[in-house]
Amino acid sequence: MTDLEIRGLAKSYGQRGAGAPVLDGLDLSVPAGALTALLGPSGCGKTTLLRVIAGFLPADAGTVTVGGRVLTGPGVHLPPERRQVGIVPQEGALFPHLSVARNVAFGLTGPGAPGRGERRARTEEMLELVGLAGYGARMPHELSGGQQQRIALARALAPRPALVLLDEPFNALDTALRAELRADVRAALRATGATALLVTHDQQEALSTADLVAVVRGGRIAQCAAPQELYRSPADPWVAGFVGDAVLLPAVAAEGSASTALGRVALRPGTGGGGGTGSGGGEGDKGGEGTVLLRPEQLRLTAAESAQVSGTVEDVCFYGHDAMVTVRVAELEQPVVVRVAGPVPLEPGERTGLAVAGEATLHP
Ligand SMILES: Nc1ncnc2c1ncn2[C@@H]1O[C@H](COP(=O)(O)OP(=O)(O)OP(=O)(O)O)[C@@H](O)[C@H]1O
Repeated sequence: MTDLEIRGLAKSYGQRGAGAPVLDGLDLSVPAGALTALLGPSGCGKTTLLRVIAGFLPADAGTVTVGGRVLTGPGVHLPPERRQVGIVPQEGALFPHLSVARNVAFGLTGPGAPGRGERRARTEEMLELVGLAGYGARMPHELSGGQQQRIALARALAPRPALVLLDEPFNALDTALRAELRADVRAALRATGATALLVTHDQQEALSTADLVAVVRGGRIAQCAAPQELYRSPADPWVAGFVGDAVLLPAVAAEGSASTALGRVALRPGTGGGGGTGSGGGEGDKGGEGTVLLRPEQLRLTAAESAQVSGTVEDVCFYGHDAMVTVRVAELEQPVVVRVAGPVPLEPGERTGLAVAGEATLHP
C-alpha cells in the first residue's frame, strides 16, 4: 500500500503559467489505503489537481510523491503511463469498440504485462469485484450507466495501481443508483487496499463515502479531516457552511462555554473558551469574542411558555425524513434554523421556545 504526499503544489494556466494561480501552494497527505474525498466548489481547482497528479499537466512548482516515488517535482515529470495511477473518469469513458473484458484488460497489455492466462484471471477477478461477473463478452453500449462506471473502476484497478483517482464518477447517475454505487465502489477499493482520491462537489457524497475529506478553497486545502471531525469541528465558518447547514451566533466565550442569544453554550474542548487541548478549530482557543457554530440538529423546539429563549416560526420546510424550521429570535439579525425529525407541530407565526443540545465550536 502506498501513500500520496503533495507539497507546495502550484499551477496557473495561460501563457507560461501567467494566469492567476489555480493551485496555490497546495499541501495534502493521503494515508496508504485511505479513500480521501476532494470536496470544493466549482472552479476551485479539483480537476486541475487530479490532472497534475495523473501527469496530464505539468506543475509550476511543488512535489507529488506516491509511496516515496516522486512523480512530479523539481526537474521531474513522469509521463502518465509510468505513474501507476489508475483513473476512473466521469461518464462515457469506456472504449466503445472493445468488449467489457477487453476494456478491463486494457491496462494489462504492453511491456512487462502478465501473460494471457494471468490477464484473463485478473479480468475475471476484477469483474467479480465490481459485481459484474459474466459480463465480459458484452459491449459497453449494452450496459447501464452504473454498470459502465463499475467497469471503469475494474479497468482502473486491474493493473494494481499505486493510486486511484476518481473524477466525479457518479455524476451522471440518479440519486438511488448513486448511493448504491458509492457503497460498492468503497467496498471494492477497501477490498483491494487501494489508496484513492475521489473528486466531488457533493458534500453528502464526500461525508458518507470517504475516510478523509479534504476541502479545497482557492487552490489550497482549507481543512482535511475525518468526516465526523470535519462536520463537528470545521476550521472556519466557510468550511462549516460548505459541509453542511450551520447556525452562526455572535458569542462571548470564557472558561469552556460561550454566552449567546440562545443562552450559554458549552464549547467543544480545544475549540474555544480556553478549555481542553483537542484538535480542530484551534484558533478559537483564546476565548473572548467570536462566532459560535452549531448545527441545526443541535437546536430543539420547546414549549414557548416555559422557555428561557423564544422566537417566532417564520418558515417550515418539510423534507420527509426531517424538516427545517426557521425561527426569528429578537436579539439576532439572522433567523436560526432547527432540524426536526418527523412531523412539525408548528405553523409560521406561532411562538416556540429554543434550547441548545451538545457542544459548539468557537471561531474568532
Ligand atoms: N485548460 C484551461 N485553461 C485555462 N483555464 C483553465 C483550464 N482548465 C481550468 N481552468 C480554470 O481553472 C480554474 C479551476 O478549474 P478546475 O476545472 O480545476 O476546477 P474544479 O474545481 O474541478 O471545477 P468543477 O467542479 O466545476 O469541475 C477555473 O477557474 C477554470 O476556469
